[in-house]
Amino acid sequence: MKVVAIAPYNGLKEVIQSVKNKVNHIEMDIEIGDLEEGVKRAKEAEAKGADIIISRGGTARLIQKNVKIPVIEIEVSAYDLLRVFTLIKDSAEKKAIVGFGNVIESAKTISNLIDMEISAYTIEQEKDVVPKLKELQRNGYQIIVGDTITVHYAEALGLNGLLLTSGRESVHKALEDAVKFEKIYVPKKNKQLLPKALLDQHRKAFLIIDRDREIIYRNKQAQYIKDAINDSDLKRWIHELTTHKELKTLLEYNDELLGLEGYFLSFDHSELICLEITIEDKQAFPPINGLKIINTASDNPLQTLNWFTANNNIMKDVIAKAKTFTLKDENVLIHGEVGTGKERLASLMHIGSNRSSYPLLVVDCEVIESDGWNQIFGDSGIIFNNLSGTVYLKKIDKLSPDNQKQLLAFMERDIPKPRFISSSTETMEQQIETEKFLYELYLVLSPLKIQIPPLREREEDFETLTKLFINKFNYEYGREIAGIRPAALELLQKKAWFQNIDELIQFMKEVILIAKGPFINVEDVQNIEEKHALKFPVITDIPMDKSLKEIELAIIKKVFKEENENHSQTAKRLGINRSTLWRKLKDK
Ligand SMILES: Nc1ncnc2c1ncn2[C@@H]1O[C@H](COP(=O)(O)OP(=O)(O)OP(=O)(O)O)[C@@H](O)[C@H]1O
Repeated sequence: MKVVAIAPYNGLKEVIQSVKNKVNHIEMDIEIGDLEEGVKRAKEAEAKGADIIISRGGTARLIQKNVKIPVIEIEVSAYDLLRVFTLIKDSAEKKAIVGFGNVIESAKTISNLIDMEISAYTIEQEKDVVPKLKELQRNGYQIIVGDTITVHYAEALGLNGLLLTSGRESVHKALEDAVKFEKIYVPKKNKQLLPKALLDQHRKAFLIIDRDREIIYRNKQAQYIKDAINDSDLKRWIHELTTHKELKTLLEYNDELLGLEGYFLSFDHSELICLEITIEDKQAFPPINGLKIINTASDNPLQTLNWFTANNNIMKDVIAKAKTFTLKDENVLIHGEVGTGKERLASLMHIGSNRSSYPLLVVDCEVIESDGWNQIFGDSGIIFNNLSGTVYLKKIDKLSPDNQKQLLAFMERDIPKPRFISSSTETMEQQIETEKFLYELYLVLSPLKIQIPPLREREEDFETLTKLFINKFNYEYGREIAGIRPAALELLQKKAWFQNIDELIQFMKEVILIAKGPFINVEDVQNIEEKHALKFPVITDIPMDKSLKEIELAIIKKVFKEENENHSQTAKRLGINRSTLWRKLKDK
């Protein structure tokens, strides 16, 4: 235990020093400081970890108001009174003692016993000292006995102040009180500090929030991530908890994903919210190739209305269908060529659903590797933090057989699940027929189906889409294109667009960057078409009616010839290594 004594006057320091060694088990520092100075010393001592302060009179009372640790007062003993009374007993001047509480009672008893005339006055508060002294002065009193404050004012008024000093007995008693106190107080204090130490050293971050979104407690770990939590997130989470009594979601921080769980706590007749954030697991959630987490939650209600418009009838039906599916909870399979807008549709369906306050996990089944897959769907994978959200399985037709089995096993578990929206570019029925895709998995993933038409079949939508992209690139590149000439639009409508909207976006970007006038005209479009034709030359002398192996060989031979039969250059251009090239040429 660390005891610090604050002596309001030097003499007391000396007494404490000499008594200290007589009291066993006490370790103590002694400082000098009267009133405000004493408070300053006490606060410093508290900050350095003192357990108990010992002081005296007005200084002790002032310290107790300013520190949270206990203050033991060196009381005025009968001996102290006797000593000072003995000193003034024979003086002819009118004497009074002014003090707090039972000092005055003891003073009366002792003055009676020694037959000394002294008036005794109790005061309740310090502000009463000066009026009382003035009154005594008016009544002819000249000697005033009291503590530091009283004596200080008495002297200021021109009276004789006599300080009630504390002798060895009083100091001894105070030190013994401190030792007794230690036995009760320190273990209790440590017990109280234990939960705090535990929470501060916990690897999880804890935040306690009241209903007004005021954070009333955060442990040490939570300090590190305080920037990751904003008021609108808090608002959303509290709303979630209030409606569903449960909250499990993901929090993005410094490109890491942290699992977040929320629950209610009852405390002192009110309900508080505890947010528990699993920081130590961030190693378990390193960036995963093929996984994208989109936090779609937003306070902006317009976001949910951002459905795109279409003039093409098939596309109109697609959008109408998607809108109805949005409100359902069954899984959806979207089929369409590359770049037709499947992901965009999936994210709109998520945003419009009542799962929108949770993230949309986008898993690219073509890119994801088995490690990454396990981190998402494994035993304590990321998926378990997003059971209330949506998972978009991009290119589900490209999912490896092993991962298909694992996904099916997950789907068959009797647990709450996120909503799955999947997309495919291949016809799934064909994939099942050729045993490339599990039929059972297909069934669970596709109770609802959407088929997006390719762009070339959406002639009516070109005008809107091109205008949309003109606007986008004007904004991005500071151009001032006002529109597209009908003949140029017609040219666009005739192209095959194998990469669909993705390709149109790229094309429009290039046209907008080269267009000279305010309107995109035919020459602008042709310019870009020619540029593309040069980049991707059409190989004319390829035997398209032959087998794939023969077509491949024809291409290899053509490139080989163009590269003057240089093996290295040919292999580099074809993106294969030299031994493969050599083998393929040898096999001919
Ligand atoms: N109606 C639309 N209006 C504007 N942009 C669109 C529209 N539909 C799709 N896009 C844009 O076209 C691009 C391709 O869309 P998206 O990525 O959704 O296609 P996808 O079919 O999922 O592609 P993939 O086959 O590669 O998975 C994106 O940049 C998307 O924002």
